[in-house]
Amino acid sequence: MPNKGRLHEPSVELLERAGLHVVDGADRKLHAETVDPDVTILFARAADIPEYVSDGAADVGITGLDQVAEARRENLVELLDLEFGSCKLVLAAPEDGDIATVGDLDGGRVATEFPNVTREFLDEQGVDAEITEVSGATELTPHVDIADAIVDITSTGTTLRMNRLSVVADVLESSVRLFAREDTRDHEKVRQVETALGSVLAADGKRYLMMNTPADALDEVKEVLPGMGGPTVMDIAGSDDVAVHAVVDDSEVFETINALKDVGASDVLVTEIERLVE
Ligand SMILES: Nc1ncnc2c1ncn2[C@@H]1O[C@H](COP(=O)(O)OP(=O)(O)OP(=O)(O)O)[C@@H](O)[C@H]1O
Ligand SMILES: O=P(O)(O)OC[C@H]1O[C@H](OP(=O)(O)OP(=O)(O)O)[C@H](O)[C@@H]1O
Ligand SMILES: [Mg+2]
Repeated sequence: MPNKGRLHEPSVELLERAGLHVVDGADRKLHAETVDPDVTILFARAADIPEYVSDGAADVGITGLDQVAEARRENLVELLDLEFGSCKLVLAAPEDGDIATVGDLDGGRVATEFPNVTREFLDEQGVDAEITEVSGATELTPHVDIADAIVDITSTGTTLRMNRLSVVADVLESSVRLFAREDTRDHEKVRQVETALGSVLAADGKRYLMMNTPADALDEVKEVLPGMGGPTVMDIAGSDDVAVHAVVDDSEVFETINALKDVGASDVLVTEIERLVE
């Protein structure tokens, strides 16, 4: 997983939430054990991670799809979209310049940290342009006569705007992915890591509802509860009421509680769900 930069913290946090705790991690340590003796973490540059997995130095990897696409390793397979680090690779050019469409770049020069993705995009578009590889601050290059346009990452759009560049075309939508090699994707341990990380994603935006309800109102309560299979119903010792538990989308909690109260439910508790293993 990424050793620094914007992807490091959220990657570590996801692993922690998934219960795969790092046990001997420390700042600047590039190798760590986890609570599972069979799972060791290697911390590497986001751009190097696809190669580490492809070449067998690691069995699964966590990094941006943009990096996986740039690495062009055919033995890599995506297991999960981890839904953070969302950004876009775009072709951008000076706001007040001559390049308004991809075709306008024919015969011109593009600077990028992503030469392979850029080459593939230009080929698909039937555009012949010279690609100059840079390793950062790409947004400067059209203003110092190194390039006519760039292919670079944007998320908020601030960097493009501050450097008077505007988007000419979208090249690739990216977010962080969990990926493996063709020959490791079915290993039991890889599956377990996939299940653990997937369970955190599955719980995102879900709430656990617990309530009491008179037994004769149970059918109406069940009708009100949306989503995921039937609710769990339990007897309450010494009472005619039953306890009902259900998983509900966060966006539906407000309406659902109002409807539950209307049909006779009481003592409704709403809690967060840490993980949901389906
Ligand atoms: N502005 C952004 N918004 C969202 N995701 C981004 C952004 N910039 C980069 N990313 C994602 O993070 C990945 C890593 O970016 P990068 O390698 O530039 O690391 P960094 O966070 O800039 O740290 P450093 O370059 O210092 O290692 C990119 O490949 C991309 O997937
Ligand atoms: O659309 P925005 O929100 O402005 O983000 C886009 C910027 O973010 C990244 O740079 P980063 O901050 O990672 O710096 P770097 O060049 O050192 O990698 C990317 O290379 C863009 O320059
Ligand atoms: Mg960066």
